[in-house]
Amino acid sequence: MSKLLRKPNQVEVAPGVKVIHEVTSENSPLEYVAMKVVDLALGASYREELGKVECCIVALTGKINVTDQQETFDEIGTRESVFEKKPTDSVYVSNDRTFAVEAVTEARIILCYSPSEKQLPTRLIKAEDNSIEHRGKYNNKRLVHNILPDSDPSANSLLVVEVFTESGNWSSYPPHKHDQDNLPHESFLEETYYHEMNPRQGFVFQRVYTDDRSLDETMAVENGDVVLVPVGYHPVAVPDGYESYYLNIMAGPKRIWKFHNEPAHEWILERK
Ligand SMILES: O=C(O)C[C@@H](O)[C@H](O)C(=O)CO
Repeated sequence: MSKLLRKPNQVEVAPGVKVIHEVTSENSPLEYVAMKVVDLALGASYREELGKVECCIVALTGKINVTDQQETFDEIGTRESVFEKKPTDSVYVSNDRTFAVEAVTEARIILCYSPSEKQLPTRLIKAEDNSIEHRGKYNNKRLVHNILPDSDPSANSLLVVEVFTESGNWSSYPPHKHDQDNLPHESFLEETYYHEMNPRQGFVFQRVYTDDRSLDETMAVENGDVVLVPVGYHPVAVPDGYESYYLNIMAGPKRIWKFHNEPAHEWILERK
């Protein structure tokens, strides 16, 4: 199996708390992005002291209470399935704080991390704060919920976005990359993809590759898998009959999403 593809686990770390994914700088090639996917049974709680990382807590499904021990946000989260295709609530918590999440219903949360030194205010990012975009045409159509885009100064490094790709369509396409710290042309951002499919037995293909093909991995990705994108282009292809959802976490030395399309395929964007 590719080193860039992670399958879900079920590691019970406390009663009713299961860690499904844990990507860290120790167990992955990533330095700027880390993440956890955590399942909480009704009434279960998860607590974490952050240290020198900032965290965006995404209420992926279910309802949760979140506190940073100063502010508390009750009953956040808007959906039972991501395929309701409505935005959800998230909470940004800065480095050197402690947060706790309590499940009001059974819930799945995604914890998005990046190294951070400068404290910023804790912030509830409400579902209605997400900007919504419909991108692409022909077989390149996708719906985007921007949770933490680079236009929102709430975080030091983190960028978080949700993308829905229709059946038989492609996204992160034409292939683009952001692996050179060469602004204004391109920014360096690592990225993770947390994938779900509807119906859940579906799969998608994701290719991660560089110009010189020293990295060139094409993965069959299933429901609940995570794909790591340390560098390179990273298009996603969705088979007929299945819808795709993914949550992207990006971070790098500068908090700007400036991507570079692979020139050979840029004509895709120019079609009338
Ligand atoms: O518009 C899309 O197809 C989504 C991608 O831009 C995705 O968020 C990504 O690749 C970010 O670099």
